[in-house]
Amino acid sequence: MEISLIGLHNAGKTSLVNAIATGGYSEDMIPTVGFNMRKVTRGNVTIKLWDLGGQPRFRSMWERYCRAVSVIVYVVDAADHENLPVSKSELHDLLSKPSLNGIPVLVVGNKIDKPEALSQQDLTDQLGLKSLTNREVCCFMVSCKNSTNIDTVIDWLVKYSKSKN
Ligand SMILES: Nc1nc2c(ncn2[C@@H]2O[C@H](COP(=O)(O)OP(=O)(O)OP(=O)(O)O)[C@@H](O)[C@H]2O)c(=O)[nH]1
Ligand SMILES: [Mg+2]
Repeated sequence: MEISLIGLHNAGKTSLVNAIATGGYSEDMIPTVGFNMRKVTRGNVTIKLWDLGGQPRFRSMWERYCRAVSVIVYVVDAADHENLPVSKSELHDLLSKPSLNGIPVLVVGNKIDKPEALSQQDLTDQLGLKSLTNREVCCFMVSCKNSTNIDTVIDWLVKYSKSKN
């Protein structure tokens, strides 16, 4: 199975890949230039993760890297209230592309270790997730820093991958 990780810069996409792949975490991360690919194996399931750059100049390539994937993972910094409207519009823009019709979306609200992080309900409301119809949309709240709920994300991906075989 292949998945793509999308979301604004600084959301924690590369941190999530590291958390999934090795459980490691670092404060000083280098912004992703273009994309990176990493493979993770759990039991008999191998997941290919496309980790995309989130800076504005890389966003035009998101669609291309989402077309052939089984799941789009959209990562949001749940503590960055200021950038939520941009995150919302980038998400809705991306999902409006006909080439991505029907591809399930797993929204991951990251950085819940921060006291100002939104609740799952507030994030769901602020991203307008209820208005995304004709596809499966799931939302999890995690902290890559503390490894909170990373297992839940992995379990969901593995289960989803198995259900497709
Ligand atoms: N407090 C906190 N900080 C986090 C968490 N996850 C990531 N960060 C920090 O957020 C910053 C950005 O993380 P990255 O994983 O590089 O973000 P990215 O989405 O890959 O960014 P681009 O590659 O530029 O798109 C880093 O300083 C991380 O240490 C978290 O769960 N909690
Ligand atoms: Mg990155």
